[in-house]
Amino acid sequence: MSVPLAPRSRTPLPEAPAPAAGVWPASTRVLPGGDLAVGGVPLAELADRFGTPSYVIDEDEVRARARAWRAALPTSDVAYAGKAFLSRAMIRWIEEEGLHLDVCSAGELELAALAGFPAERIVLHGNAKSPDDLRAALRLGVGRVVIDSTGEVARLAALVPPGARQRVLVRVVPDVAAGAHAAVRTGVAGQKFGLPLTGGEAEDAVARVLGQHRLELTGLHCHLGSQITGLDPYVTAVRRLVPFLARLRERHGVTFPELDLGGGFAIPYREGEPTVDPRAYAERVCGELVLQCARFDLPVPRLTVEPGRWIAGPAGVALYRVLAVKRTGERVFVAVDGGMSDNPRPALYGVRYTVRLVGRASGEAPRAMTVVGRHCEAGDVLAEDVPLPGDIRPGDVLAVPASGAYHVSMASAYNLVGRPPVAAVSGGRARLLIRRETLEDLRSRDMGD
Ligand SMILES: Cc1ncc(COP(=O)(O)O)c(C=O)c1O
Ligand SMILES: N[C@@H](CCCC[NH3+])C(=O)O
Repeated sequence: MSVPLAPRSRTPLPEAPAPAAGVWPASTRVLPGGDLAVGGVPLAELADRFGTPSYVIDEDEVRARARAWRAALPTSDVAYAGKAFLSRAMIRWIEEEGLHLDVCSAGELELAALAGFPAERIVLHGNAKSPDDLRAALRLGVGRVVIDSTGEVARLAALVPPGARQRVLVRVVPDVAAGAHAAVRTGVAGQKFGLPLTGGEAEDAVARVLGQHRLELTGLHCHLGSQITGLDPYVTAVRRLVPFLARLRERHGVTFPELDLGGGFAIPYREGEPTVDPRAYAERVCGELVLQCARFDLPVPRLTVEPGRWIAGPAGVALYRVLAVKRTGERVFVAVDGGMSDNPRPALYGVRYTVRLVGRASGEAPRAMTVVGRHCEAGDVLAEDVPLPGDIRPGDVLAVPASGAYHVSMASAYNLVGRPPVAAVSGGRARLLIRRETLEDLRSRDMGD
């Protein structure tokens, strides 16, 4: 059942609330008439031009966020985790801002090569790298391959051409539980990534790498998890990793020039939610690293961090058009033209988002509504109990901020809806980075027999 249109309000419209800082790109402005502009471009105009659902990414926000990490850690390497969002333009921005790049497949790696990203600044991850992944890494000359299992050591070494040496890190598990959801906690035992510090697996892998003359071990890697809201887990990891480095020196006579502590830095999806400040990270985590190295009389390794979400997330806004409004009992469902195919995160991790009507002002008081997608699952919910104006109606455009990470990169073709386009905005102009996946794209994969 559709909700009848609300009568037009005759009283002056109340001023639209300011978009919450940190949740929306810093360039976001409220326009007269109720729309929002991001990067100087009205969102409703973008919805008309590129269609819906679509994703908007603020180039200047991405660049500013990349610079924030670089400025906080001037003597470290900052590797953007491409799994959060990757396109050739994004790779170029990251390259121009002086970052490194973390990839986890031949696909991500080939895109980076196509965009001209220097291979030396690339680190390849993966708990199950295919022969194609490893061959692509060696062919393109990636800077580091992160060993994730003991068996991988000989497998990689066997592919390195005679006379060459591949630099590698060994991924270890410091047994630190951190991250917003069990599915993204990778710093603990009992999950698939890395090699536990306790129990001998990590040391065994280190010994195997040291025994391979075609591999050069430059250090350790660990990644605790994702959407980590505080710094304590990183400090604890350092307190466990440095004694392990001291043990490796004692038993194998080696010290390493590098240490990669991964990413995982939280962003706010709703007003008031916590984030991680790169300067605070530099002070506390780098401070702890210096302290622990001094304690064990070890040289301080060059640090790498791998922020993904923190750089891309707050730069992105998803745009949807309302297709139907339905009241059932006490609940109002607002159904839009996207859903779990472009944003599986609420279904996977129970994430709660901010939603805002754009393109027009409304004088109606807000009420709690549930924004749902168009897919064939009752769990296809984008945002539960979000305040939206009572006169919300089909044709309205809804904007969802903090959508720049792990939406487009995790999008699927469920129900053959087609993945949405991505447009970049900057300085009042918009351009298409990734076009919409068309029905023809989808149909052409079906061989017909
Ligand atoms: C090895 C590695 N590094 C970096 C990241 C980036 O994480 P985030 O986007 O939470 O910063 C991930 C994903 O969690 C990862 O697996
Ligand atoms: N995909 C997750 C994060 C996992 C990070 C990848 N290692 C998310 O959307 O929050």
